[in-house]
Amino acid sequence: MKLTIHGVRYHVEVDGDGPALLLLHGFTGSAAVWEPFVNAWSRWFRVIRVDIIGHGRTDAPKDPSRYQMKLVAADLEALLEQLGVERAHVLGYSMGGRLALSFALMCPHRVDQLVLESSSPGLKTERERRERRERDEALANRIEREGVAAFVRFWEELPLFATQKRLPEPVRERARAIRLQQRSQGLAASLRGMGTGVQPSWWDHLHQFDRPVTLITGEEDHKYHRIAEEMTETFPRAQWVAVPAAGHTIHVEQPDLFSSIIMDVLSGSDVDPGLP
Ligand SMILES: C=C(O[C@H]1C=C[C@H](C(=O)CCC(=O)O)[C@@H](C(=O)O)[C@@H]1O)C(=O)O
Repeated sequence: MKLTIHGVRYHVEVDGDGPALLLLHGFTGSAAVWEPFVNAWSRWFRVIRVDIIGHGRTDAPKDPSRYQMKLVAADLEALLEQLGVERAHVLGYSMGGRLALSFALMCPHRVDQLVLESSSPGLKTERERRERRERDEALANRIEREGVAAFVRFWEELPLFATQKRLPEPVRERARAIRLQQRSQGLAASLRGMGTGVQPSWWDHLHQFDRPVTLITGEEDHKYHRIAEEMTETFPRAQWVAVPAAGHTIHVEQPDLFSSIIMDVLSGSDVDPGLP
C-alpha cells in the first residue's frame, strides 16, 4: 500500500494480525529483505514493512534535508497512526536500526520492544561525525557519477560484508538484486541526509529509554560487536545476543537462528545470549 506521510509517499506492506511488528531495513535495502520471515512472523504479529525514504518504492526526494533522522522518525509515528497502530515492536537493521533507535527515543510511548541488529546510536564526537560526513559525501558523489550497479559492486566488497562471501550464490544474488533496485538519487540523498555522520548522537540518551531492548550482532562483526557491548552497558533494560558464524547481516547469514531469536525475544522468552 501507499501512505502519504508529510508529503512523502511511503510504500508499506502489512501482513497478519496481532501485536504490531515494525521492520526497518538497512541502507540499499527495502521491505523485500524481510520477505523470508513474513510467513512465520505474520502468524503471531501484524508485520509492517516500510520502504524507508529514498529506498524501494517510497519517494526519493532530491533534497537531503527531507531525510533528517528526526523527520523520518516523525514519519514513522504518523505512519503508525494512519495504520491505527498505537504501539509496536520495532526491529531495525543497520541504518534501519539507527532509525528505529531514533524513533524509540523520540516516541518511547509508541514502542513495546526495541530490537537493533548490527546498529549504532551514531558517532560521539563532532570530529568523527565530520569525517563520516566527508566519507559519505564522497560515496554519494560516487553513486551519482557511476550509478547504482557500479556502487553495489563496490559496496558488497566492503570488509564489513566479507562473511557473506561464504554464502550460497543464490542467497548473495537475492541480496544483490534488492540493492540493484535502488535509485541513485535516493541512496545519495539518504547518505547526505540520514547518514551516520549526519544524525544526532544518541549515546547520551540511551539511559532514558526504559523499554526492553535486544541488541543482536554477528560474532564476526567486530566493529558493531564493540558498539553493542557499550550500548548494553548504557541502556537500562538491554540484552545482547552475539550470533556465531555471522557478520553484519545476520538475517541473511543465519536466517533460521535470527528468526528464532526474534520470535523468542518478542514472545518474552529468555534468549540464551551465548546461544547453542
Ligand atoms: C560501512 C560502514 O557503515 C555502513 C554500513 C552499514 C550500514 C547499513 O545500513 C548497511 C546495510 C547493508 O548494506 O546491508 C550503513 C548505515 O548505517 O547507514 C553504514 O553507512 C561502516 O563501516 O560502519
